[in-house]
Amino acid sequence: SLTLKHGAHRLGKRTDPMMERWRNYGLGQFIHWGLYAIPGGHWNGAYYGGAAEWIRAWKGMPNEQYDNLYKEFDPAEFDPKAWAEQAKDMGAKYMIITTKHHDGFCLWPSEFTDYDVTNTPYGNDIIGPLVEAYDAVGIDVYLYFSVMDWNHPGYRSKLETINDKEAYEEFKEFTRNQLLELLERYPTTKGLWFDGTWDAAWKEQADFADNLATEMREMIPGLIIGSRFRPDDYGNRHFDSNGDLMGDYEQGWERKLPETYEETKGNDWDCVMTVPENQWGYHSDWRGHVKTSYELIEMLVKSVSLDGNFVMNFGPNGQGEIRQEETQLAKEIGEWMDKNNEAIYGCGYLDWEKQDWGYYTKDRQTGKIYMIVFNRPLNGALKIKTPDKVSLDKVYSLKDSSQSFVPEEIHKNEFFIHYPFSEHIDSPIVIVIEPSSNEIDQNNSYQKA
Ligand SMILES: Cc1ccc([C@@H]2N[C@@H](C)[C@@H](O)[C@H]2O)cc1
Repeated sequence: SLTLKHGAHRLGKRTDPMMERWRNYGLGQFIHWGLYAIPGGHWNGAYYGGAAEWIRAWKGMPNEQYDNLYKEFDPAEFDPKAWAEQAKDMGAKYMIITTKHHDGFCLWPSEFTDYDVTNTPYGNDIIGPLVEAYDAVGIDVYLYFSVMDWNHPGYRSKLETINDKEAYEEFKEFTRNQLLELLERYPTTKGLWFDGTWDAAWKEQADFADNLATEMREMIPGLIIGSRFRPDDYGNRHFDSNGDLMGDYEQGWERKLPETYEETKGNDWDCVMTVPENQWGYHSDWRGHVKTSYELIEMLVKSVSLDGNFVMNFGPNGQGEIRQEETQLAKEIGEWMDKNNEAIYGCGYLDWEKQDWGYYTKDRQTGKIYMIVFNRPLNGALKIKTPDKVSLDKVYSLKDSSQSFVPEEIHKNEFFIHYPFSEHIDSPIVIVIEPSSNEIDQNNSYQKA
């Protein structure tokens, strides 16, 4: 393997308490909010078909007009407590908020630029009240930060001339200043979610980024930073030139999910997911497929079943309101989570063979196994294949533990659980398999033998 100065600094998962807490979250909330919420995907009566937070890149909206939107930013309905309550009721355990998206507009009062909330009619810090409100309800806050910054004169996508290099040095200092400023202003931040780090210019900054990551972790010990922040000696991100994960978890799953455990390479990871096909910021006219709560719950369960977390995106509008569609989804997901979160929080991958009816999760603490059934078989027979020496003598319905099941053995290590799908059930059901004591003895005896 290559000797790298700025490759992965750790092999395997982080095992400290802050990372343990992270991997047990299950469900998170992404919030994309900024000036792009004001046009909301339209300008001069024209519809913008791209992602609403990228409207500045659209020729239908001149940059100068976009860059003056800050003069209209005055979200009278912004209510961080209401947002936090809603996220709590949905069952989110962490929240990721855009402090600065690609447009460079800062939702906090930054010492290092005038392009921030203090120079808008609204005038106040947005990030601080959000951090406070979410901390107050026990939801951990992570700060999204885009390195790419279309507003800063020193930003470059690539470094070709001496001028580029000089300008970029200023940009790097500005970036470092803003990141340290964020950690200083919001010390309860549990981690940073970086975006906009694909540029060639940034990929040359292995040394700078590595030192900056070290500096940020010195400011907040245990700070969680994903695989999208720094490039290695050869400009590779996510995985270094030896194929080892950089950062504390894999951040590649944006609007997509792994199909198998192998695809996760056994790393920690989270999936960040839009409700429409591809809208992060507020778009007033969602076209195409909008995911239902059933689909989002299945993505959540699938993520947890493969040792990941699932982060659902919200895009508040220009007035600071959470749109009705997202409110409805939060309510429906929350209703399912109220009854079933035992199969989500603190749960992860179980190495039993995946079955068509849905997903297994396993509680990392108790060893309890959950069968989360999305695709009920017409004959009601849920097939289970177990490893050797596993007994299924305590199987019951999560919603009513008095409803127990005696699996029918149809083969060695192969069973049917006959579930009475007679009553109309419109949401995924969860069956619990408790590890029996003799199983533990068996394991021990197995080891003794
Ligand atoms: C090609 C591309 C660039 C940036 C993105 C940003 N990452 C997401 C998390 C959003 O912030 C989106 O604007 C998406 C696609």
